[in-house]
Amino acid sequence: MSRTAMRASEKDFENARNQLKLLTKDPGNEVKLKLYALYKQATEGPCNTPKPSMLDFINKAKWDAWNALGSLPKETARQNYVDLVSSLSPSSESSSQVKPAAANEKQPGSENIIVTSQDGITKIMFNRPSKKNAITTSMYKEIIHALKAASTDNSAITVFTGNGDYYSSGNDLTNFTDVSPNSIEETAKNASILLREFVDAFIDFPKPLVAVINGPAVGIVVTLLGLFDAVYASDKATFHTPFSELGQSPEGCASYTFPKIMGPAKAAEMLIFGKKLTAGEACAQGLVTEVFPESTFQKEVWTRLKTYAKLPTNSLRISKELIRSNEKEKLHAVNAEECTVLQGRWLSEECMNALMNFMSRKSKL
Ligand SMILES: CCCCCC/C=C/C(=O)SCCNC(=O)CCNC(=O)[C@H](O)C(C)(C)COP(=O)(O)OP(=O)(O)OC[C@H]1O[C@@H](n2cnc3c(N)ncnc32)[C@H](O)[C@@H]1OP(=O)(O)O
Repeated sequence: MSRTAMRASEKDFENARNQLKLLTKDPGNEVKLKLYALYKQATEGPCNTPKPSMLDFINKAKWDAWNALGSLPKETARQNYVDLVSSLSPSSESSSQVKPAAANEKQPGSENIIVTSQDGITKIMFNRPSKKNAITTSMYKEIIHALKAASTDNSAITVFTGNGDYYSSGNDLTNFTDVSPNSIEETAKNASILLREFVDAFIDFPKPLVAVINGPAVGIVVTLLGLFDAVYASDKATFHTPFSELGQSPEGCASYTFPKIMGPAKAAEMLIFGKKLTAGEACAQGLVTEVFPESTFQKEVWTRLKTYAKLPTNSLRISKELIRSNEKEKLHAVNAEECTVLQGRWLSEECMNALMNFMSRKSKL
């Protein structure tokens, strides 16, 4: 590189730093990590500080990102930094910006959960396809709110489904990583309280609850299925509960419902060993009501649900009540116990290692 080009690059670097301050949209943690790493590499060279402790999530993620740049020359890091900032500038921001809601468009929340009501059906849709519909803390709260509203609206049945290729990849693993070391215990406690309230909302839901599983399902969205009244799956759906791999333990009352549904041996394969089931296997084990070919899935399922939603609503409720009411007390007790156990798991080294593995996979630059 010529001296002129290098000088120009230094100036660009300075401009890029200023441009970054003008960004109107948060570029997200992953990009911020890349920017951090490139800045450090450009100004200080290869990573030269001791590795932070495993519990120091944020500094550890920053260190990992910087360290991953190895011996990348300062000039290249500077150029990469300039290129990255320029890709985030307002002109390239516009295409991904969410349109502001019109004044009369009632759309509270993040739009990561979309609730609609039509033909006697309230549909609650996971709408975060770029993250495989992973569930953030605010999405848990929105779902609790949506279930409370659906329990008293005019619809006959309530349906969960996902937008995009996944039903949902379960808990957003970054829910636990943006935490400072001295608030880990409090975060785990709050998450446990939120989880308990979330699962309680499913246990107590008074109308038929249906899952339309449009693609792979992971973690909590699988365990909850034991609390649903019908589960329809596309033949491209899979069912995966990798709790041991994550240093965690089952929730959603699955430690009770799964052995009842499929027997203890099959439940253990899923919940302890993390065996992923195909839709056909999940149907054979009683977790799924029926599997449809992907090509006709949406049409067949929604036609059927519209027919079911025309049935007398009180009768639907009363029949559900008869089927489920004997179990409610037990389910609440199981939920409480699972949340207590999970709270402890989230503080364990096994769980922290698993979260760090996920984060470092993400921050490979
Ligand atoms: C109040 C707290 C309650 C807690 C309740 C306890 C709940 C427990 C669970 O649900 S355990 C299950 C947790 N989920 C996972 O372990 C899945 C993690 N994700 C993956 O393994 C993979 O992403 C995948 C198999 C789902 C999809 O793989 P692939 O097709 O290769 O896509 P990407 O990995 O590139 O994913 C695209 C994009 O989405 C991000 N993402 C996907 N899933 C999650 C997730 N669960 N949490 C956070 N982010 C997720 C992924 O990182 C990519 O993001 P990027 O484009 O890199 O920014």
